[in-house]
Amino acid sequence: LDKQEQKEQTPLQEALNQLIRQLQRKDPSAFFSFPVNDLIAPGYTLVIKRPMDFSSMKERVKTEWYQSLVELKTDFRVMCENAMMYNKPETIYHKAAKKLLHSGMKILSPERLQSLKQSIE
Ligand SMILES: COc1ccc(C(=O)NC2CCC2)cc1-c1cc(C(C)=O)n2cccnc12
Repeated sequence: LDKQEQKEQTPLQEALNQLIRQLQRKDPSAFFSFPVNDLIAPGYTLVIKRPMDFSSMKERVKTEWYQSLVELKTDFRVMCENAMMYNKPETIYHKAAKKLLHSGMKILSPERLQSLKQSIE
């Protein structure tokens, strides 16, 4: 789309994309960049009822699915918890998810979201 047709980002969309960028920096192996599929993780779609990944979060920002900052936090937590459920504790994916959840909860802390919210209003 040329500049004219590109839709302007709302302040909420900008804030959400900024948060996703900060969160993705904590996933250097890009294990969470795209949906997990049954080829790389056998039986995944049978076990995990609510798949989530960063590309799906970005799609939700673009389509204005998210109506608030805290909804991103819910999806982020689901994404990490999925990985900690499907993958056994000794795997690189379980460990990466645990670490990502911990650092992500700081980025998405109530104080951080509150101050971001005020800057949007
Ligand atoms: C988008 O998902 C992925 C993308 C790339 C990789 C990957 O680079 N794996 C290589 C590191 C050892 C093989 C792994 C994954 C991956 C994420 C996950 C998650 C998040 O559960 N996963 C689980 C079992 C097997 N592979 C994965």
